[in-house]
Amino acid sequence: MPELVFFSGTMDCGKSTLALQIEHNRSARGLEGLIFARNDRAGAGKLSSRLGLVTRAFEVADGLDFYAHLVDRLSQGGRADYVIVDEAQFLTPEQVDQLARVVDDLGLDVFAFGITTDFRTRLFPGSQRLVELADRIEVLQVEALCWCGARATHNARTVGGHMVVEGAQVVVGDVNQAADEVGYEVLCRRHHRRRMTAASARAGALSPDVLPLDSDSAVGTLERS
Ligand SMILES: Nc1ncnc2c1ncn2[C@@H]1O[C@H](COP(=O)(O)OP(=O)(O)O)[C@@H](O)[C@H]1O
Ligand SMILES: Cc1cn([C@H]2C[C@H](O)[C@@H](COP(=O)(O)O)O2)c(=O)[nH]c1=O
Repeated sequence: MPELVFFSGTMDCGKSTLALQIEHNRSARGLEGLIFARNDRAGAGKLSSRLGLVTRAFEVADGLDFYAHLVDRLSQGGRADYVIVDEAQFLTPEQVDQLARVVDDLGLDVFAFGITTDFRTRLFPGSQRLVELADRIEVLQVEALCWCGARATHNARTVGGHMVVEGAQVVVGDVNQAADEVGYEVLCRRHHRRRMTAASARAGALSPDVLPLDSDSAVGTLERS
C-alpha cells in the first residue's frame, strides 16, 4: 500500500540525510523519484544535508499544486514512482492535502521530512496537517542533543547565542551560526522553557550572581534567608 510518511525531528537530526539515502536506495534499483524542497539553506532548487551531500530538487512555490503537477507529468508520459519533500514544515496545509491525494489516487509513496514546531514551540501549519493526515509519523532515531546532554526536543532561535521569542515564524537559518547572526540551537524542553542556551548557561556559570565568591558568603546568604 502506498503511504504518506512524515519523518520528523528537531533541526539537525538527520532528516535531509535520510531523504537523500531513501532517494539513493530507490534510484539504485531503477525507480524514479520526484524530489521537492522549499527554502533549503543551500539555495533554491536544492536538497542538502550537513554531511555535504546535495541533490537537485523542484523548489516548492506557494502556488504549487502537487497533485496537478504529478497528473500533468504522468499524462505527458513522464515517470514518477515516489515523491520526496524536504522542509515540509513550510508547505501550506492545502499542499499536504494534495500530497495525500497523490498517495490515494495516484498510488505513489510520499516521504515528507520536516520539523514539527517552530522557535516558539508552535506547530508549523504544514507540519500540523502532516500530523493530521500521515499514514505514519517516524521520529528520527539519531537524537540531536541539548547542551546539557539530554535529548533535544525543541528548536530555539538565537541572536548572539541567546534565545529570542519574537519574530516571524519563517527565518531560514542554521545551527552553529556566528555569534552576531540569527541562528538556531536545539534544546531539551526544560532548557527551552528557561530560555537557556549553551551561551547563556556559560554566561550564568561565569556570573558572580550565581556563583558565591567564597564559602563564607554563601553560608551568610543562607542564614539571612
Ligand atoms: N562532521 C560530521 N560528521 C558526522 N556527522 C555529521 C557531521 N556534521 C553533521 N553530521 C550529522 O548530520 C546530522 C545533520 O544532518 P541533516 O540531514 O543536515 O539534518 P536535518 O535535515 O535534520 O537538519 C547531524 O545530526 C549529525 O548526525
Ligand atoms: C525553528 C525554526 C526553523 N526555521 C527554519 C530554519 C531552517 O532553515 C529550517 C529547518 O531546517 P533543518 O534542515 O531542519 O535544520 O527551518 C524557521 O524558519 N522557523 C523556526 O521557527
